[in-house]
Amino acid sequence: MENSYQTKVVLLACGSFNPITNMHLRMFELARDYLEDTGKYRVVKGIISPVGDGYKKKGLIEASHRIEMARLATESSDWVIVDPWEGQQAEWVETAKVVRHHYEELLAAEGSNDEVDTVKAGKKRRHEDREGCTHFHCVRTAGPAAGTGHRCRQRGDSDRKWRDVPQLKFLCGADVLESFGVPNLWKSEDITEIVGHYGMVCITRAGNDAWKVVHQSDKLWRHRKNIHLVKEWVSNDISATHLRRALRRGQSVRYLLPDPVVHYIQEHSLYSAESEEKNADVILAPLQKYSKGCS
Ligand SMILES: Nc1ncnc2c1ncn2[C@@H]1O[C@H](COP(=O)(O)OP(=O)(O)OP(=O)(O)O)[C@@H](O)[C@H]1O
Ligand SMILES: NC(=O)c1ccc[n+]([C@@H]2O[C@H](COP(=O)(O)O)[C@@H](O)[C@H]2O)c1
Ligand SMILES: [Zn+2]
Repeated sequence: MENSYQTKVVLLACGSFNPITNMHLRMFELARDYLEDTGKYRVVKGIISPVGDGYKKKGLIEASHRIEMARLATESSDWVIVDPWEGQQAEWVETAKVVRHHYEELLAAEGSNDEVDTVKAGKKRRHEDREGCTHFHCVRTAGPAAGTGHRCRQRGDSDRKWRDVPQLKFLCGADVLESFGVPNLWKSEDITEIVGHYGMVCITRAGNDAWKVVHQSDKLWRHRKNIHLVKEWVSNDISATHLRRALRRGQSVRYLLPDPVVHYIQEHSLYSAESEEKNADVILAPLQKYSKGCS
């Protein structure tokens, strides 16, 4: 039931989706149920953003295939879409930048009309007439919007003009939360921006103790009110790694991912011993970038 005090939320999941699995889709359903059960939120859209080829993860097949599989997988959903923007970039894009990009899209949609409330809006993306927003500066100590007067829905600004812009929250599994602590993988200010400014919804995953991760990190603990930890009671450890292994061995992967995706994989003969060797001797883009000390 709609309630004017509820905050609209858009969920954004970034990852390899190599290939997309049923668990990736379940993450969205679990997160929506959790947020809506609080009575405070109404989840209006979910966005899947497959990472670009520049990420250089071992076994990562071409973004065009991963995007298409995600598109096929979301065809049956009336609220989750796939957005190809990140996957189409020539270079790897830091996740904080991807989140910013999508928030700007929400603001642009709000600037033109309120179509953001529908999945159609995501499919019919706007690239013109952007209403510039420097909201991400407000997590920094200096910058044009650091002072007062900057209006930003993410900060809960109740101004009428901003009331209808949904909040954007980063959706991930507990392994991604845990990866925040891996040296040279994430920039500290990016974590602050994602968690402190936007907020995240994190789904538990076998082998990862999300509560412990938050407890043991001073930064995450400080932002704990912005981190929604969702317990998956029917634990389901489907992983894309497991699927790729089964596919290499000619085993069935049916019912672990949507049928149209299974057909697409067969049709294009994706995932072989050879594809698993892609990027085998290349360093993951963020590690390459941050261990050089450049950011
Ligand atoms: N079984 C799962 N439970 C909870 N979260 C999951 C699960 N599988 C994937 N995720 C989450 O989905 C997002 C995208 O994950 P990713 O594409 O890396 O899938 P993956 O199954 O972990 O793949 P890989 O095995 O190649 O690492 C991440 O936030 C990840 O934590
Ligand atoms: N510093 C960063 O912004 C950073 C570091 C590592 C992974 N990531 C993102 O997290 C996701 C992780 O995906 P995988 O679990 O498939 O490796 C990807 O979308 C990747 O771009 C971001
Ligand atoms: Zn993963």
